[in-house]
Amino acid sequence: MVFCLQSSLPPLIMHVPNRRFISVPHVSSPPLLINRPLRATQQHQHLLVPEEEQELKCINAALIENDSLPLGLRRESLPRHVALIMDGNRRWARLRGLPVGSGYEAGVKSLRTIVELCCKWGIRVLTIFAFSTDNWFRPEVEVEFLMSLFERGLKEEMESFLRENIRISVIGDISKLPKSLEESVINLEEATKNNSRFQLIVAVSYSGQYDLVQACQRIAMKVKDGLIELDDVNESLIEKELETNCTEFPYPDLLIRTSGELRISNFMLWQLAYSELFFAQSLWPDFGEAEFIEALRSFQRRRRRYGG
Ligand SMILES: CC(C)=CCC/C(C)=C/CC/C(C)=C/COP(=O)(O)OP(=O)(O)O
Repeated sequence: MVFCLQSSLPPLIMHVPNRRFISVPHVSSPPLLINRPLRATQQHQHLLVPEEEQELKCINAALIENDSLPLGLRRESLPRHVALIMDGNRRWARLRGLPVGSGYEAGVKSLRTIVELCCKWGIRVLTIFAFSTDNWFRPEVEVEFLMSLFERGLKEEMESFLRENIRISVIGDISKLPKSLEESVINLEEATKNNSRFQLIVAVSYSGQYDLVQACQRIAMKVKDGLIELDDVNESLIEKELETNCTEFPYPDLLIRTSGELRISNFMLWQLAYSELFFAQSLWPDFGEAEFIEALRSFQRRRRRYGG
């Protein structure tokens, strides 16, 4: 960032709330400490040539936008869509000699933290792998516990979803869920469908293969009914039939998996085609703000090439 201030001006040091200092070089007299970037514009704009004034305005706008972001994160290159495999809840509980359910309950706390941070920092979509089609094979008591945890969790948060302008969408075969949970899901999706600040997509009874199969079935049905031709089947049609058609941003920019496992485990197989992957060592209940920042910083250091 280079400014060419005319004449001999006091050095301009912009102090932004997250304690970064941006100094404007080649000026002599005592530094002028300015608390907010906007004040820098107001005080100095008469000293700038128009192009410099414009540039200062842009930089100030970016600084104000970045206000709520931790040091080192840039808003313009944050992921819009983050996908999460929240692994390691049971191991977390066992390591502490606690019942498995405590691990899942601790996992819900981590989830709340990450949802709050996404809202605060302007990440638009978070998809969580809450329950895979394979998780039905877990011990019955564990499955029942998880189902009641989902129902309780979603109901308890209903008010905050509405207050915070959060949209909830669920992907997966919800017909397999207990009836009361299925109804809660339908109600929650309906009640929040016009919310636009942030979208939480909960994948339950979901797998990437399930999603592709249901998309193929819907497409095959349309061909059979004569609504489309075989030649109409292409990437964009498949995208429209996948369950992630509930979001404006179906392709996660970043996938985070916790607990040190290096697998995709049948998550969003189509949608993760060009996602950046981040594997955290922490077990999911230990994954908090610091770990999330580390994942986002790693993401911001990547150069995405999409095969090009
Ligand atoms: C309300 C709501 C949507 C809550 C989400 C609750 C939550 C944290 C679900 C995770 C479920 C799950 C099957 C995780 C997989 O790892 P594991 O915990 O089985 O871990 P392990 O690898 O240690 O066995």
